[in-house]
Amino acid sequence: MIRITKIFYFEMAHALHGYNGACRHIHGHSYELHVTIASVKGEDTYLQSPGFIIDFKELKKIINLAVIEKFDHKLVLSQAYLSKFPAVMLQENLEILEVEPSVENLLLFSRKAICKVLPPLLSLQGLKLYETRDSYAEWLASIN
Ligand SMILES: Nc1nc2c(c(=O)[nH]1)N=C([C@H](O)[C@H](O)COP(=O)(O)OP(=O)(O)OP(=O)(O)O)CN2
Repeated sequence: MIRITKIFYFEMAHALHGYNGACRHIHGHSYELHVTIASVKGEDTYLQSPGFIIDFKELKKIINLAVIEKFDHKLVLSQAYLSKFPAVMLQENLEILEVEPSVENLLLFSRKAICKVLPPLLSLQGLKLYETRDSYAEWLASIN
């Protein structure tokens, strides 16, 4: 099976409510999201013209709409955080999640959002989300 991957970048601020460390305070990261796609047909022969599983340009539009525009340059906080610090509700770039915006939860959100909008005959095979240069969460379809 052939898999293709496109990498996306976004800047986001967050805080981890209930975390006993500096990350409980609002701070920012430059995230890097790797999105890996395959065809459900599992091609192992040459692809007919134009020779793509999906055009990288089309993939970019889909992922930008489903994930990147939701998080890029946003302040992402949980409902629990906002109950404790209601004044932050006034921020105009606020994005509220039911859960803490850890890299794991952002990855799960992204998986759901992408699976909803992926064109038929394509399957999401993997996601990797870097929060820092050396910390990331990964999901692989074959492992679940
Ligand atoms: N399993 C997780 N652990 C942590 C998360 C997370 O989302 N999932 N997030 C954080 C913080 O957001 C933190 O900013 C990033 O963590 P960390 O890699 O520890 O950041 P640093 O590079 O600053 O840490 P070093 O000690 O310099 O390696 C915390 N944990």
